[in-house]
Amino acid sequence: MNAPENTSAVAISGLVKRYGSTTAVDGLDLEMPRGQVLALLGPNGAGKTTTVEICEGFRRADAGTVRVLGCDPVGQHASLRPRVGVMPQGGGAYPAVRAGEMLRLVAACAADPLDPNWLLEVLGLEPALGTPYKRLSGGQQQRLSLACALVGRPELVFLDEPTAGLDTQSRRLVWELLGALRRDGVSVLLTTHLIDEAEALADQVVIVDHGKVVTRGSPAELTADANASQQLRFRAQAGLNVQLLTDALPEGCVVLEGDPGAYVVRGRVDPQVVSTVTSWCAQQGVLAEELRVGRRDLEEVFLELTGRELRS
Ligand SMILES: Nc1ncnc2c1ncn2[C@@H]1O[C@H](COP(=O)(O)OP(=O)(O)OP(=O)(O)O)[C@@H](O)[C@H]1O
Repeated sequence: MNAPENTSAVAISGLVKRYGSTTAVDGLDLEMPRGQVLALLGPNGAGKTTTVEICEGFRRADAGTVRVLGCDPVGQHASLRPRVGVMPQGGGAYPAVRAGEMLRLVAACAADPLDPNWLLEVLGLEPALGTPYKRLSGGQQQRLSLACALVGRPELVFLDEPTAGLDTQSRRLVWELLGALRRDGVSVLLTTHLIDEAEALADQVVIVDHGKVVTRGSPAELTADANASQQLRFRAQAGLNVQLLTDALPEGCVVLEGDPGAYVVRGRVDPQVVSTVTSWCAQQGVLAEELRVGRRDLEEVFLELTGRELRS
């Protein structure tokens, strides 16, 4: 029996999953309204895939409740299957099946499928129609897997790192397709450790680390900062004395060196701050390059909250 239409696309409460002594998901709560794109953003090992696999009904939770379109993903798996599209990490298919055949096969199982030819065209897979799965490039396999997840016209799609390993052009194709899905009201839960992907696609970003939600909000909400809505970034020789530079700046400004030679000034950045930074660097005989004043990005939000880099 289907749950009422007004239920959330995904509702997770107190989710816990352990693998032996490893707690992969540690009391995670999440609410995803229908028609939204939600990105689970976190570094490797944060618990994203485990969370998604539990939502897909492929794994059982140790504790907590999960509802997908109002249904229990394990107990009501059969009724959810036609309503939910799944793109697992790494994909997979019978090695000899041809790309076009595979998509048509999956489409034939759906009551009201999308046109497979349209999907193949949109995802740039037409040249690979007759190619056996095992001979497709990694990027083609990835896009075919996405096409298979979408061809049944699902209400909700789970995409585990949908653009991992794709080149820039293919990534753009996937982003455009996901944008079209959103406009059509399809709910999308995706995992990623790519900041720009979360920023470009998601209505709501949930940052996870060590199996817990660290923070959540729209990309704009997460990157807004009541005290300092702007930051100054610049590059210069590595190892500058950031404490000395901080001392030269107005109170409330602090200078950090992230990657060697990549500096960020946090605080209220005004023209005086920019001028002080460049002249202080000049006094050290150092050229400050690539100066950029802008909002902080999600990577910095993550770094602030966890002390860790997102990319690993
Ligand atoms: N089948 C398994 N058996 C044992 N440990 C596992 C298993 N699957 C995941 N883990 C561990 O659980 C933790 C969370 O893994 P998970 O794959 O859910 O994270 P993730 O955020 O999806 O990472 P990635 O971005 O690398 O896919 C990690 O420490 C991982 O090593």
